[in-house]
Amino acid sequence: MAGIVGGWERAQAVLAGRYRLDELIGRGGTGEVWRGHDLRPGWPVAVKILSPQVTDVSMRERFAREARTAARVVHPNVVTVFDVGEHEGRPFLVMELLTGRDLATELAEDGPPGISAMCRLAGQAAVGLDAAHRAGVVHRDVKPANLHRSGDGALKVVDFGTARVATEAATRLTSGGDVVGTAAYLSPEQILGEAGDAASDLYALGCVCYELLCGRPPFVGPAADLISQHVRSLPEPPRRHRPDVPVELERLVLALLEKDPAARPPSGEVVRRVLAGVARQVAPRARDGAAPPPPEPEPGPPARAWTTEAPSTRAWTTEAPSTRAWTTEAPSTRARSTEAPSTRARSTEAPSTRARSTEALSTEARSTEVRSREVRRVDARSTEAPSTRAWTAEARSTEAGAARDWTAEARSTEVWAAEAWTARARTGEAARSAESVPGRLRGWHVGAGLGVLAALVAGALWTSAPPDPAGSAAAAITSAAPSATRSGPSGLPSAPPSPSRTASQSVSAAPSPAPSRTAAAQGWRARLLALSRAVTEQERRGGIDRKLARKIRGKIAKIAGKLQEGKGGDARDELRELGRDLAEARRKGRLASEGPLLTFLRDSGFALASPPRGRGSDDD
Ligand SMILES: Nc1ncnc2c1ncn2[C@@H]1O[C@H](COP(=O)(O)OP(=O)(O)OP(=O)(O)O)[C@@H](O)[C@H]1O
Repeated sequence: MAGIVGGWERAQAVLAGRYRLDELIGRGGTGEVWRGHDLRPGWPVAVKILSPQVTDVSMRERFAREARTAARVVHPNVVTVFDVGEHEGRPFLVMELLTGRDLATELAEDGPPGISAMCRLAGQAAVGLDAAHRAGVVHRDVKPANLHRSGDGALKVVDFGTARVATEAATRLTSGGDVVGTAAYLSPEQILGEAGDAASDLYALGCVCYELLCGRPPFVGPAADLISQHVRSLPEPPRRHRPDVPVELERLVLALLEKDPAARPPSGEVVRRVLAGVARQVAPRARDGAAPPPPEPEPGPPARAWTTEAPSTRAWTTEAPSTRAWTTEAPSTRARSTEAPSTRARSTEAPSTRARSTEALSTEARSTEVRSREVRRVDARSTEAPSTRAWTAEARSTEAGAARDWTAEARSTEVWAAEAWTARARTGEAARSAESVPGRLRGWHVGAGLGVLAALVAGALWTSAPPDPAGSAAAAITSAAPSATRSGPSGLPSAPPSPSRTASQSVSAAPSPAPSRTAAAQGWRARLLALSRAVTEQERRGGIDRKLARKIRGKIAKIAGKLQEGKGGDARDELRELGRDLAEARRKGRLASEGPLLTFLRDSGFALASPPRGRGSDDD
């Protein structure tokens, strides 16, 4: 077509006789985004077109998939795709033009927003993601750069280039071997090789929330460190970086950052509602273009509907082990949030809540003209964004209205939770049946992904494994699978441990049949993850020393890291050590003799044995 020369560098090109390319906005991994003009209705659009340099067929497919995937989600907080097409062999997609900044730019230029604005932004991202999840789409690359403001300030989720549709997982997860995502926002389960589901997006959202509050993501450092931290380290509570973060908000963020996907909030909609609840308590800061804030509400237990009235939500808040973990580690927080009876009374009993609401309302009534302008601005935005409108209405609601909302919320939370669980179960199924993980790892370049390396390493281990001690330990883990992922007919590869085994074999298992490399890759990922989940479950129920749980997670991360680096020998050593640690812990009573972890180990073929005399652990 005339006007399009060489590398699409020349402006004023027209695609499909309709879309004029006016100005290059930016370049991504596969495409260029242009500010353009749809000549037919005569309005501005954004056009994303495959870069001319990209000739790789899989990249072309990925590009086309982005268009299809994004088009499935229609929501005010998700960028709208208008059209897709192909021009001179290059696929393109036409979408709404977002003239605001993305959150990465906003953070870099303005620093962290006020609490109220943060809740508003994160709430919009949450509800946009929720819409995607309901449409069966998992974004898998949620980060500030992919949360973009439109001209009227509404936040939109963009860039579905690495998204996947849950029902397509089984057929699509066969081509690559890399981990998808950006290292600073990658969920532990993705790092351990799962394809990622709605809960993984919520983890990434938690990282974004943290960054919006603290000016930095929960974990920082080189990519390899980040990976390890996501799997094994607890994030520092945001209030340590920023004391004005309300306790409820901190709880939410830490719940989103739970290592165990099941312990995270059940859906983006639940997240939005909690954020709305927090925002109701916090008047917008002067920086947000509003009146100065009223006194910060005293820290207390989470809002009533979130904890007391919504059983399914309560499950991931009050019972989430790692949230409890750091609460225990921060005595001042604990004292104020869970132990102070007056605080508890204040937030669970109607009169004090009423008092606080009245205070908030009268503060609102006293607010300046600036505040009114802000409200009008929000109103204007909300015309186009029903969810924002709902949020704004909620923020203005009276006490009676709020109570009604809470009740409705409690009811619907259960429904959402159930849906989320069903969806998760479905996508988990798909992920399990997949052979490897597709895509690429941005910001963390590895030659081959976890799947490929794990397959090679596991393959090597199996061929050179038992009866050598290291091989036994490796076999122990590789044969260790939860019932859901077992592939054998009985699902129980266990056999009694050989009495002649040595100290390094304190955890032992029957030799596994030699599986294919693909099965091996699946086995490693699934089993490490399953082990990690069993530890979490054990922690939740008690019966495991917290330090030990952390140590096991650290080992799992190390093993995953070694596999990632292709260091099979080191991975075996780590496995052997892990076996010793578990046996020692059992002997010393740091691990209960009954419970999910022991059951998992037993069911999957582990047999714990005491180390022989004269050989102790580091702890002795
Ligand atoms: N609808 C849109 N309106 C305005 N700008 C957009 C729109 N979509 C994307 N952009 C901007 O265009 C640039 C390139 O976006 P793109 O999504 O291709 O890149 P990326 O996220 O950096 O890379 P990748 O495609 O590898 O994920 C970014 O600066 C992005 O903010």
